[in-house]
Amino acid sequence: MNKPLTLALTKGRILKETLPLLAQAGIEPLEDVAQSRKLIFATTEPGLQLVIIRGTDVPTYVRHGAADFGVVGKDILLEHGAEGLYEPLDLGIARCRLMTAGPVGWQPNGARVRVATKFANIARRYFAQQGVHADVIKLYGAMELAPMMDLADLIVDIVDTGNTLRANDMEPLEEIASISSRLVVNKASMRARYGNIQAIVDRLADVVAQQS
Ligand SMILES: Nc1ncnc2c1ncn2[C@@H]1O[C@H](COP(=O)(O)OP(=O)(O)OP(=O)(O)O)[C@@H](O)[C@H]1O
Ligand SMILES: O=P(O)(O)OC[C@H]1O[C@H](OP(=O)(O)OP(=O)(O)O)[C@H](O)[C@@H]1O
Repeated sequence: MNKPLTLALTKGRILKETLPLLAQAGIEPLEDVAQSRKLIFATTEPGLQLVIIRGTDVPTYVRHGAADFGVVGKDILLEHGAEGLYEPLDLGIARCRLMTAGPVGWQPNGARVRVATKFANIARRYFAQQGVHADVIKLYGAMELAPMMDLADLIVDIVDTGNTLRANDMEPLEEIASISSRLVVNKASMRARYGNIQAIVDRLADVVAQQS
């Protein structure tokens, strides 16, 4: 029997929006993923299994072929690179914007700017393109705290409603990228199992098209 096709899903907020899309495409896990500590789930689709992992790990699993395809935020692809991956479908879920933000009324003061972010590569590229000397400080969460504690002048972070920024006396400044979740496919898997993978991509594309 063929090795099962493996679809790697980003846990958390993306998973909550991915499961209904998959269900509409006729693909459902055989048990309640929210109630389980398991990491691998068989599905109603013969020969297709899901693995549920952190977003930052999805491109790694798919790039190495440990998963054939995956669902991940565009922010993660921009930050960690998308080499070895096809990106055939924008799923249109977990929409948000990647932005610079600063304390309300912030003005540049001098040639350099200190930027706190978990998107260090994106931030370095962005400020370099703008011709701004940025000292990028890598954080792993709660970026809004950094200007308040004078660790940084600005942040680069995800903005959706803007509530997190407002709650911390900050405002969005410039948009770096528009973000949504993408289907990514291992290039070798796409060649070796084209029929199986493309059939699922097509079903998901139909569901996405119905939603827009
Ligand atoms: N406020 C938001 N609104 C919409 N989409 C978002 C928002 N925040 C993050 N996202 C998207 O969802 C993805 C996962 O975000 P989530 O907050 O669930 O995980 P995280 O806490 O950033 O990641 P981890 O748990 O791996 O550290 C992000 O990569 C981004 O694409
Ligand atoms: O503009 P808003 O609607 O407030 O959304 C933006 C917030 O959402 C994300 O955090 P999340 O809620 O995922 O928490 P996290 O810090 O655990 O990533 C992001 O890091 C922002 O802090």
